[in-house]
Amino acid sequence: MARHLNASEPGFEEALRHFLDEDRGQGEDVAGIVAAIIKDVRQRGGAAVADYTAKFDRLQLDPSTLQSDNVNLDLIAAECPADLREAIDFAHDRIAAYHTAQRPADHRFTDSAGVELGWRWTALDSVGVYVPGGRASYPSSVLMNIVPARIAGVERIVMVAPAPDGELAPAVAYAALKAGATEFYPIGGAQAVAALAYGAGPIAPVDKIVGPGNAFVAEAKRQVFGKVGIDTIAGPSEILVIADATANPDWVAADLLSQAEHDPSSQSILITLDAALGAAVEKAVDNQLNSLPTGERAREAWLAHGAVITAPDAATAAFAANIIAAEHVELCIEDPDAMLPLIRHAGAVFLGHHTPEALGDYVTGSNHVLPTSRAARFSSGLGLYDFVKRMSIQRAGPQGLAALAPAALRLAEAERLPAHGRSVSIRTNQGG
Ligand SMILES: NC(=O)c1ccc[n+]([C@@H]2O[C@H](COP(=O)([O-])OP(=O)(O)OC[C@H]3O[C@@H](n4cnc5c(N)ncnc54)[C@H](O)[C@@H]3O)[C@@H](O)[C@H]2O)c1
Ligand SMILES: N[C@H](CO)Cc1c[nH]c[nH+]1
Ligand SMILES: [Zn+2]
Repeated sequence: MARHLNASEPGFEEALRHFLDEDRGQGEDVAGIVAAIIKDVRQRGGAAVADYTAKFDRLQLDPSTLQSDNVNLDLIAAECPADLREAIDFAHDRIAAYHTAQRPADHRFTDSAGVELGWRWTALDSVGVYVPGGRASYPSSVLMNIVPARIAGVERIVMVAPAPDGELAPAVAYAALKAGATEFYPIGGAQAVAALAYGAGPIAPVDKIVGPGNAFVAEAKRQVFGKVGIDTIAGPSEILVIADATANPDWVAADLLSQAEHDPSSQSILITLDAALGAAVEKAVDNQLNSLPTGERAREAWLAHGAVITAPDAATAAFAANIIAAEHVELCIEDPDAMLPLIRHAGAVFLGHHTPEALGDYVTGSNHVLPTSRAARFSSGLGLYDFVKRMSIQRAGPQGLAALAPAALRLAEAERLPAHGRSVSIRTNQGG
């Protein structure tokens, strides 16, 4: 049975934090395993990546090319059925439109001291995009990763995706070509992240690694951060549904299971404003699990990391939601717009009864690569912003230099950095 918590009871916040802190790594020393893989890839390069790919994905690769004759993107893409291509094209165009709207503008202005100021956005040179592929295949994640990178103007887009047993889904191959990957390697897990960060075999290191993955991938990105940039910790999927008596229990149950089916480590939480609804949703979850082809891992996730929280009112529900800081938050309530301002920490919010989270996974156009494990407290989902960075710009001119010099000289003196002061005074003859 999923965990039960009551927000009206004393000790609720502590119990909730305790639940959220529980290990979702299924008893493995994920950090230790990942550290060993990264170390080995740094030492042995392509040979180590090929060895781990043989071990975890049962695919033999040539260590010097990290390719296999059996995984040819063009040939595999040709097998993608026409109706699926159409769906991918549809999603591609909506994702492109959403992310084009995110393009930030350069800005220049002159302040009252006569100093010209501003900033300019420039694209990253190279990115590695991780497309998960262990338990399911994710053509949608190909689009979510690559489309914003391409729109931002990134020239080198290196896609990695595991191909277990040499199987790569035709839709993944088609989406990679459609979106514009410039390199592709059929590798996954921590070894792929290490190869992107440090280089291995034919792969030259990239500047930033983005994309979702399981606990090993998320931990590997965390460990290589600093050598390269990363987007966020986008690990096993999560959903939080806040529902009131106007919600349909079958719909809510379906939404909870839509994320539980990703991974036994996934997290599904219901905050209900109506106790009867909570009971009905739990019953519906049990019924739906019996007929779900992915029911085994969804059940494992629901039993280990599922919770039903009863809350007395919207403010208390929002208080709990902001502690949970879930990847996805659905507001299945009568007036979601009234509650939206109270939700401060979430990767993505879905408003009303007719916006199942799965629409955002595929086709609303917003990005589905989103922070998990409470990272929504301090980071956002993937966007065009991840593929650009901001440079500040300033020009003083004689008038601006004269206006700023006295304070700059005084600060240089206080910091005991006389060369700093001289670089100013040499232009103004103001001493220092
Ligand atoms: N947060 C997001 O934005 C988002 C989006 C899409 C998917 N996801 C998540 O992505 C994940 C996909 O997971 P997946 O497993 O299907 O594919 P994956 O590609 O993330 O992981 C597969 C790889 O994991 C590695 N691995 C598996 N078991 C291992 C072990 N015991 N030791 C070392 N390495 C091991 C292997 O190298 C394998 O290639 C799911 O958790 C899903 O919820 C998250
Ligand atoms: N829900 C996932 C993000 O947690 C994204 C996804 C892709 N395909 C289906 N779902
Ligand atoms: Zn999903």
